[in-house]
Amino acid sequence: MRLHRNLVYAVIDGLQLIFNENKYADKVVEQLLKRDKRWGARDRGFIAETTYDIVRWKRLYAEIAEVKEPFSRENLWRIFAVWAVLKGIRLPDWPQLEGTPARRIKGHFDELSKIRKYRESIPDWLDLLGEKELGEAVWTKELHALNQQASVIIRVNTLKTNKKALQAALKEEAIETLSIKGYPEALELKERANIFKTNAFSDGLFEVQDASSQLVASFLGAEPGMRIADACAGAGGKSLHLAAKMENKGQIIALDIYGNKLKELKRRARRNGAHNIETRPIDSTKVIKKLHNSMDRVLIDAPCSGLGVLKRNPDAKWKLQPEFIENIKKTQQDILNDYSKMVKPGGKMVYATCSVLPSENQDQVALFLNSENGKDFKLIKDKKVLASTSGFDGFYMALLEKVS
Ligand SMILES: C[S@@+](CC[C@H](N)C(=O)[O-])C[C@H]1O[C@@H](n2cnc3c(N)ncnc32)[C@H](O)[C@@H]1O
Repeated sequence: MRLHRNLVYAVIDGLQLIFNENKYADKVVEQLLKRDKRWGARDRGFIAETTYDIVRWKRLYAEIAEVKEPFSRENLWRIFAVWAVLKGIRLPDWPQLEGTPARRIKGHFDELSKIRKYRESIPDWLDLLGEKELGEAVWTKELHALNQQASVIIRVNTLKTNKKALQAALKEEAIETLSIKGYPEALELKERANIFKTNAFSDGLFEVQDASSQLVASFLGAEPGMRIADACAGAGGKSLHLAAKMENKGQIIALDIYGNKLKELKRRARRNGAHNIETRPIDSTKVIKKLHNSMDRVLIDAPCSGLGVLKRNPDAKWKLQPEFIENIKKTQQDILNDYSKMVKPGGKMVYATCSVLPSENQDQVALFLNSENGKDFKLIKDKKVLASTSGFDGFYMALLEKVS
């Protein structure tokens, strides 16, 4: 691979914003890619993948480069040089890369690779937390899996098409896909591509949705004609799947505390041809009260640490704080307590997170079942999806039934 100056400058600028100014990697990359209209798919791929790679391996690379935060521009170049040397890329004779000690870098890498927190590039506190919650053997495997780049998975929108027809439509647009065993509506892209630019996407034939998250709608047992509340709907990834499972029959009430996310959900619903979703921002306790005891199904896709989706969001390793996880656990318990009241007697509820920590998952369910409101519920089953065993995102879901 030959390095191109403009592209590398873009990466360095991006890292400056992400590491030193605490900006979100996805937003930064989106902006960087708008910088030069002449950049083709390869150039854009280089910028996005290199930036994400360096974000993912920040601790390891910084240690090898012997630099500390906040990084100066010179530090960022040293980190970049580590990335390039470890990738086996021949360094051009640019002044910023002069005197890069390639052998020393490789030696350092071999030494640090013996220590998990460096090898897997993770803050001490998070490494300790993962080990405490999952045990050493499982955490070591899981962390390794969470550091692999995620493949692009889409969900066929069965309101508009079927898997075969979608595969053919995407092939027409030079995008090849593979079915995934055990995930009936999922397709995996053979190669990364900007699928948002395809006609198939504009026509609402699919949504990008990880395979693990595609398990939720069936787990909830969504069926045509039901009344379902999606209590933490966000921009609606799962509401849209529920609408497809329900064949647009019945009602979905999509709730969230952020109205702007629900606006995006509405846009997506129009594109998907999903007509049975009503959005309601939770701007007072009355919104939930009005729905007490009225829902066949309630989905709580709770806010969480996001530790199960580090593959797609490596930035979270550096942005997460221990206090955030403690606070979010309180929110999860409040949400379970308040929103479970929407389930009607005999109805069911799924509590789900994209975390792999038992303290956000099964422990929360156990705590709820022991609470005053939880006494009306029984646990039917739960599913702990690890990235290391599934190959997709880490995820948790528990199905509970309101017995009285
Ligand atoms: C895991 S995300 C939801 C993702 C979404 N269900 C999807 O499939 O695309 C969690 C959502 O919970 C919302 N949220 C946070 N606190 C909440 C609360 N107290 N009540 C309802 N929603 C909340 C967040 O705004 C966020 O959209």
